Amino acid sequence: MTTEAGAHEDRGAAWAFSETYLVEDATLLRARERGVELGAPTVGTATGSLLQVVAGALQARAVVEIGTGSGVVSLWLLRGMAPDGVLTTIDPDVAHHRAAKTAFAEEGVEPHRTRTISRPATDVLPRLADAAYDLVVVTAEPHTLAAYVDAAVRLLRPGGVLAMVDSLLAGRVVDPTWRDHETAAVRRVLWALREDARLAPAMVPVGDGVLLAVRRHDA
Ligand SMILES: C[S@@+](CC[C@H](N)C(=O)[O-])C[C@H]1O[C@@H](n2cnc3c(N)ncnc32)[C@H](O)[C@@H]1O
Repeated sequence: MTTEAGAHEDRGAAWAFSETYLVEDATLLRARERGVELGAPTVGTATGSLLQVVAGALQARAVVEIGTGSGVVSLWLLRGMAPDGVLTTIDPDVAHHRAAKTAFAEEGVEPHRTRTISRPATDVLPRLADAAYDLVVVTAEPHTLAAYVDAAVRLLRPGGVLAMVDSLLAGRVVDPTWRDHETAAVRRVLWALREDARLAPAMVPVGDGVLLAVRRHDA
């Protein structure tokens, strides 16, 4: 697409720029390093800062995160949420929760603002209240997305937002030659979300793809 006389739009470079536009501070960097040591990959600043903006725009006070890891996404969410907001973050791996709690302490997050539940999300989500949450963020392994979407939509108040990171699998989803189980599973979720009358989705091409979907007021 030519935007000016002779100018040529390079979307790849724009995508790359979005990952360098913001630099992680020491707390985020240390949380990322712990995540690498634990084998819990995390998101870049483009995805993290987008989630912070969404949490801030919602003035989110009640947020659920599926897949705590070392707490990098948790930190971005807490920074965007209302000062008295509570993050409920779910991960069956207690070592990940130990690392995330270290990050929360370094950030100076007051203990009552985080609730870590060390169980599989499928055990926890049914126990959470309907329409009680402003934001549900899915960062667990992409092939498990389908298991969480219906539960996540039930948790959202009208106007609340579902956010799924890794929803383009770094481009695999849009490449038809990729037919593995995980890629096919993510594609199915994306198509289902697009047809879900309860949601108004948007695909944001930052990081490995972030799908945002707002819970409609009229459905
Ligand atoms: C990609 S990592 C999360 C990264 C983290 N949100 C971050 O960006 O800092 C995926 C996480 O999902 C967790 N996980 C795996 N199975 C899960 C399940 N059934 N319910 C919740 N979390 C799960 C893993 O233990 C891992 O910490």
